[in-house]
Amino acid sequence: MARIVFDLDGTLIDSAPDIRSIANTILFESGLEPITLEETISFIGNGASVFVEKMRAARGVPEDDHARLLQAFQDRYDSYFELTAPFPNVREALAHLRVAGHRLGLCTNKPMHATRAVLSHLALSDPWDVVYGGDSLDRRKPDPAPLLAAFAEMGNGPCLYIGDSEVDAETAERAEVPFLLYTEGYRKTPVDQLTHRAVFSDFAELPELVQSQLAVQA
Ligand SMILES: O=C(O)COP(=O)(O)O
Ligand SMILES: [Mg+2]
Repeated sequence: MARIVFDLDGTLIDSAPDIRSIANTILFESGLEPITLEETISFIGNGASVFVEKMRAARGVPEDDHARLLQAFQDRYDSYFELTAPFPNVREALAHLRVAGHRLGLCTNKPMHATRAVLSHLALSDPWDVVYGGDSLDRRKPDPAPLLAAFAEMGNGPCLYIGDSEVDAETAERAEVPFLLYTEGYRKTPVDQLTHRAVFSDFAELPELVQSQLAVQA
């Protein structure tokens, strides 16, 4: 049995439309132009504070306003889910891996309160042995600390990390664990420029891919 840890935004769930709504609500309140979905996606990956920093920079908001805007963002982060959904076949793949006896974990840069809220809203709270958010430790991805802590809590067995972004590829590399790259998320860099063990574009492929990876590692 393996320990399999997943990233959340852009990997298991397509949350960018709701994150964009939060951003645009805040920008509107400040009399500023909205951001596009493409901009939103390019700002996601390093947690809430970096998202707000990039959003500010895109609309010329001074640094002095950072704390206020971050607070406004955080205040809404656990109640905007209407546009968020799991990527196709995610539920089935998680259920399949669980039934096969693997232990499953989450390691996201999304703050814990927002992570718990969206998992609960999507009825995805159950499969996890362990959940690490962007504020669970004082370091977050691409620092390997939260990923390593998640694996450590999950006991023994081969490890796999599954994510969608540059941040995830770097985290896996620094943690020295095999990385499976989901290609339909929020990545900006071409696949061949990211360190990975394998790629997949549909969660329906994942259970078999996990089996073949574990056979290679055995
Ligand atoms: O909160 C973010 O910026 C990204 O979250 P993720 O680590 O689940 O992709
Ligand atoms: Mg991600």
